[in-house]
Amino acid sequence: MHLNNFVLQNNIETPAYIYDLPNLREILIKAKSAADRYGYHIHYAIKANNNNRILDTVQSFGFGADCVSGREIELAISSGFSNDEIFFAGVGKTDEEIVLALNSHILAFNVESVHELQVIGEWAKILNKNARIALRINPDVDAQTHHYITTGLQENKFGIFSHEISTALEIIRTNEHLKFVGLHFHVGSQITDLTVFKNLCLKVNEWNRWFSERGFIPEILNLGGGLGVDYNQPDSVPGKNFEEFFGIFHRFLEPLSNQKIHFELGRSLVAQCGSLLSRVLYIKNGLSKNFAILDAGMTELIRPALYQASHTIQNLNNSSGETHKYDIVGPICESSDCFGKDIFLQKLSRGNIIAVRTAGAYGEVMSSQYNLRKPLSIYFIE
Ligand SMILES: Cc1ncc(COP(=O)(O)O)c(C=O)c1O
Ligand SMILES: N[C@@H](CCCC[NH3+])C(=O)O
Repeated sequence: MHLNNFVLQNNIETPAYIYDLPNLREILIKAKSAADRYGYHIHYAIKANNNNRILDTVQSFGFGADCVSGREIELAISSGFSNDEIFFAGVGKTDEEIVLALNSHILAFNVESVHELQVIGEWAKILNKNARIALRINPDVDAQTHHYITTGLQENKFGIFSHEISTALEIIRTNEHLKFVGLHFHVGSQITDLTVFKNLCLKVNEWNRWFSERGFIPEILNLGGGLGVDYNQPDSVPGKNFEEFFGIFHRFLEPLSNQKIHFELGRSLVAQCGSLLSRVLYIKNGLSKNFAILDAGMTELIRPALYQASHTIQNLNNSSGETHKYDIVGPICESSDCFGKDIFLQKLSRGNIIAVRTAGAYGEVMSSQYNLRKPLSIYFIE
């Protein structure tokens, strides 16, 4: 059922997130068939959206999981993701989380520093377990995205820097509980210039050879996520980018024989299926502009305030006739609480339902209680 029909036929409580599950399944089918063509493995980055129904749906496609906390590992396992298909990433894994991951027999730790490697090694020894290690390399590749979501440059906190890699290998050599299984890379999120992934491949090829020549054969190459979505085309054919994305890796990556290639996709799988729904509370006419004040704000969707992200905004009650220019703002006491400036929409009235589209990734999960906001309502189009 179309978003407009669903919203107009149901008594929606706002603010709310609505997830279009047929749209999600359509995207997952596209992603899976594009990855299957080359034998690539997709791990869903749970941080993008950990809603139960989303997890159930993604899991039913046989994807693995990419987790960044102990609680994400527990949630992944209880949602049916296989423990040996879980990557555990993050620069700040706590001791408790390391113990949980060791006891859960996950696919691999994506290790981000020499210090972290030492601590994982100590715990593996204490518990008499094998810790499967994928070293996350900071490849110094510019993702050409917002600087807050760039992760693969030397100035970023992520991954092991090249000058520390020999030390990491020495630690692995001298601790029999550390099993080197592969390499991990993730250079950033919302990447729309696909040549970034070609540049990544060239770096990965160098590192792949470098490790192999030293007797550390990576059985796993984990190339992270980062594939961007088009925030201006909420109704576009979903998932058309996957063919192109995986095609680039197929073209430029030079894997060794029997190497398994993994990806950690978040946004590209779930962004398009979600929308934030909100009601217009007030129209305020200023001297130079008109404000539409909504009952949802940065506490429900922080992306515009945090990254100056622009999402398509629609008036679901009135989609014909003359348009007017509005600044679409929320109720929070922050000037950055604005979904869009100078947005043209059909005349807005109190009570109109506004959809902020392509909000399925990093939307609900990043919502907060700031200003003691009431919990969000959640709806599903089945
Ligand atoms: C290590 C890692 N893997 C995967 C992802 C998922 O990225 P995206 O949602 O851009 O696909 C992220 C987030 O950027 C990440 O930090
Ligand atoms: N939360 C960010 C992306 C960061 C992804 C996590 N590494 C966004 O909304 O775009």
